[in-house]
Amino acid sequence: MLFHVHMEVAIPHDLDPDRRAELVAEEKARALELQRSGVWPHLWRIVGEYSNISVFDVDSGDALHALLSSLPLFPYMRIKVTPLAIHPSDLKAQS
Ligand SMILES: O=C(O)C[C@H]1C=CC(=O)O1
Repeated sequence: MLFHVHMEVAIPHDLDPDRRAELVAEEKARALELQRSGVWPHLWRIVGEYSNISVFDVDSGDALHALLSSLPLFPYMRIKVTPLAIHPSDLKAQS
């Protein structure tokens, strides 16, 4: 199943800078790992924002929730998930 996910990051300004750098590095490592595994096929920065638009390819909403809540920056994210279905006019859906 494909899910469109909007993640907005809001790390508190008073978080220790070393802890912040550690979390961001851990988040990057996890994001790269998940992209390489194929479950995170799209990751785009939204211009001018500390947020991203992503597409995840996972088995279920439960699997997506487990994955998202495992992200190191999860406690500092506002996340909006939209499940995707095949559009009948999508060229790829034509036979
Ligand atoms: O920077 C972000 O958008 C948040 C998060 C998503 C991937 C990553 O490396 O960090």
